Amino acid sequence: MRNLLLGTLAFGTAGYYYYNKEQFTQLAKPKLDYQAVKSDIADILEQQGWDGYNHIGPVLVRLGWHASGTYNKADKTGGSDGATMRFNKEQNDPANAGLHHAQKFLEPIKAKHPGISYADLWVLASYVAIEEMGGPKIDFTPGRKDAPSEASCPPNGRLPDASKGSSHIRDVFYRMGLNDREIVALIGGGHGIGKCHSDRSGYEGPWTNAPTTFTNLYFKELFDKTWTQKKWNGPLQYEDNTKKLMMLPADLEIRNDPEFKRIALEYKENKEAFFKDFASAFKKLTELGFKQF
Ligand code: HEM
Repeated sequence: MRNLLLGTLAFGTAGYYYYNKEQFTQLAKPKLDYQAVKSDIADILEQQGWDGYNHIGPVLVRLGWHASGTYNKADKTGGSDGATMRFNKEQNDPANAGLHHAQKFLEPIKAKHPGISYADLWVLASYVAIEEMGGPKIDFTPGRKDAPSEASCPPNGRLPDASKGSSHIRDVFYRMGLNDREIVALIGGGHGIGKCHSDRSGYEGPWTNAPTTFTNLYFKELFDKTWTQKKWNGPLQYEDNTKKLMMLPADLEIRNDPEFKRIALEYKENKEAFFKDFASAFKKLTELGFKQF
């Protein structure tokens, strides 16, 4: 009788658990407080000694972009889901030189909030960096998962080559499923902040005099300055008359290609349109390959 009673009790408890699994799981795994993660990211953006301007916002934006820009619409490989740049194969793609620094800066955030995937963390960090540097607020949709092994890495060589022209730029971005307007908004926003490093890409210098402020200054510099070939031992790049600012050959394509130019001139005159288009293009870019969609 006693055994029967115990058995009924155990069965009943298991049944109760089974039928209320959802609630139990929710109790066991509290919802991530994304607001807290965001504010912790904002707190680490200033890093003494980093890049001469003590701010890691630009390199975090580059991490979010390079994690996403490997997407291939045709076979749905690559993209931000998976955070495959954690693995040597993708980390060693020359295009990703220096991005291990960005990953490392985010480790304390991952340690404090272990429930967030690296894939979500990298994208969220790029959004926080953009917003904190004065750029548009981008709504974050979580749900990316981390790939278990290097086997999920996309092939290297999918990111754009700065020495090439507009047809290469279109090939790369069209492969992701992005259009001319999105290309111009993304490059203008991305290169309005940060700088090139000769020990990473081979190129050197910032595009604007405000590398930690998100603005449409890139377009103003591109059209209002005269860009001449820099005389040095490095790869072909261009400099302004102060010799302090730079443009990559790929940047000058935004001025030289008629369709890119038309869009870029619009963004030069209309900061609001640029911010709005950048925000939606960056959200789209960072959700490429996101299996939820
Ligand atoms: C044709 C397309 C593009 C090419 C060829 C290109 C190329 C480059 C190169 C060569 C660098 C220098 C890296 C270094 O030496 O540290 C760089 C930096 C950067 N790029 Fe791009 N890029 C492109 C598009 C984009 C896009 C779409 C974004 C983001 C929306 C972006 C964001 C950045 C940022 C933020 C940096 C500065 C990183 C730092 O300061 O550490 N780029 N890019």
